[in-house]
Amino acid sequence: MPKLAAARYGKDNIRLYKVEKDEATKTHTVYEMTVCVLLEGDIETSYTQADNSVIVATDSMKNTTYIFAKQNPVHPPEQFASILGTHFIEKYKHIHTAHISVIQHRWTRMTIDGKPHPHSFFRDGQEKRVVQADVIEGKGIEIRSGISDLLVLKSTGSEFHHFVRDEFTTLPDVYDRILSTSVDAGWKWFTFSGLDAVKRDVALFDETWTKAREITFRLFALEESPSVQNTMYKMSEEILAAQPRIQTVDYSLPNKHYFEIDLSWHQGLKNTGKDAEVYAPQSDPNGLIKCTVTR
Ligand SMILES: O=c1[nH]c(=O)c2[nH]c(=O)[nH]c2[nH]1
Repeated sequence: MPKLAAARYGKDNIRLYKVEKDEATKTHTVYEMTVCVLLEGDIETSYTQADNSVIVATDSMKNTTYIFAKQNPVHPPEQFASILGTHFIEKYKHIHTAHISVIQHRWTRMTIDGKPHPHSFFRDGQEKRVVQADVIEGKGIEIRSGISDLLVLKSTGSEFHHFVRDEFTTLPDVYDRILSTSVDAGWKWFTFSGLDAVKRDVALFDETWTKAREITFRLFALEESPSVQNTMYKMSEEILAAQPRIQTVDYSLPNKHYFEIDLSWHQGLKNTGKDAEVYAPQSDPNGLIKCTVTR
């Protein structure tokens, strides 16, 4: 006899933009985000018996997201996700968990003639600020904040040697290589008891995002990296030390390879080892190194 083992449903890719207008200074601040709402609860009969009476339409979830964005601050995204998720479990008695994901896209203020422009912005990269908030009835709010798609490269200061060498190995030991990755990093907060607890700590979210980003940049740049594994572990350690309210830090880093090109076949041109200048960036395959570091 088949049985529904797990179920959640909702609206994905809810795109929204909000402008905050400071009338005194005539300065606008803009936010663009992509929201996903997924609900869980006593919804089994909608799957097993075509009982739509337990379904809050995904269209209504989209409407609710727009209305809540109008009536509440959308920044920081941790708070907005918590406000929205709490609404769903409080409004609908048969809904017990709301999973809210927010992806915040970058709009960075332009500088014109040396001055920040009041209403013009540009997209300075594909990096996103991400939040997953799970609002769970009787438990609280679990939040993972993070950074994704932050593309970085260093042209030296990275090594990789003394790894397993056997009959499957062709990679030579390398003492100076290019290191490039697209940073996907996250930090999980100790569970918040509810929306009031999230609101009390609201200042921590921007502060910790800034610190985590700064630590990622600083260690990436300054470390003589012996491996992606060790560098990401050190980043995680520093983020844990910087913010006591975090229980775990995770990184997922693709190793985007840049291959040397031997051009010696052309008039003895030297382009390998210490003479390497022109490389071939590889789109695939790539290494993929992940870790979660806890206290
Ligand atoms: O930093 C690295 N870690 C690895 O596990 C690995 N494997 C590999 O081929 N190159 C690298 N680089």
